[in-house]
Amino acid sequence: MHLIETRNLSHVYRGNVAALSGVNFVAERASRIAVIGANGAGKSTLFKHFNGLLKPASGEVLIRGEPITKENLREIRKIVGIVFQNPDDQIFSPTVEQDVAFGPMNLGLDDETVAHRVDAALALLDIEHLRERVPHHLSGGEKKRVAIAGVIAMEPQVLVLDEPTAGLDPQGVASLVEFVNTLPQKYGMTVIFSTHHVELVPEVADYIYVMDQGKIAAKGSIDDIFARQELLVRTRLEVPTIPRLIATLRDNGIDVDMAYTFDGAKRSLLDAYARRA
Ligand SMILES: Nc1ncnc2c1ncn2[C@@H]1O[C@H](COP(=O)(O)OP(=O)(O)OP(=O)(O)O)[C@@H](O)[C@H]1O
Repeated sequence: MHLIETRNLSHVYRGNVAALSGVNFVAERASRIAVIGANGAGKSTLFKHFNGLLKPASGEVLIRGEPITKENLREIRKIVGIVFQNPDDQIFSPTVEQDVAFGPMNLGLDDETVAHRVDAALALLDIEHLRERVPHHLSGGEKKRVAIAGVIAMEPQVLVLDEPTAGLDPQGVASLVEFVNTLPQKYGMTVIFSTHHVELVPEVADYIYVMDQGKIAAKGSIDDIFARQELLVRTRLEVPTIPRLIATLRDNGIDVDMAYTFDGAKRSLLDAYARRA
């Protein structure tokens, strides 16, 4: 049984906009999944099906093997937490602390548990210093952290992040990467995220879905996807610098192992150099 599964999922918006067609997607426990695709490829639409915000035109969405129904919707939303692209859509309380408490309070938890969850979420996102601030006066990156903390405080099994790196400064991106990487190991959480920062994907994902015009154009490991540079170009995505550079070196007859991350490339280049010596 998969944690999340979509079977032949299609979605049509009003005005006959076919946003998803025949999407088969699977997420397992404690995995890190990147969904990449150009603007309008259908990433946000897919995510909104994971907790019943949208209803399929056809096909099914199963959470832990169960189809989403009116009756289990509340339970599903405890399992799958989504952070949307625009944090303003998700932040509405007078203080950060109250905002982060909103979700767990709605789950009907007692005050002590809520306070404990809020403290833990603020610490995890490193925003304890913002506790008393007015959310609407925060910077874009700070708001994003507050929105993520609000969802984390509900302790979902799956954290879905739509474009979490958009608008973050380099330090913000680095700490988000570190944060996402702790969730599966430390809490057994599954993280599913979309991004246009294709460079980042090898640092944060074990598995990739490439979407194009409402369909899954490809899926596979980092090696499977980034070895297919023509696929990335065809789906209007960027080919990350590291594999592009290494592919060029190999095309020029240099015996260097393929790599996708900074550390991987460093190892490959040092090994290649040592072999020459
Ligand atoms: N509420 C809506 N009504 C009608 N069409 C919509 C609506 N929301 C999205 N669409 C359309 O559905 C398609 C998929 O949009 P979606 O937002 O899922 O793409 P995306 O991959 O998340 O894009 P981006 O990278 O720009 O965020 C697009 O053609 C979009 O115009």
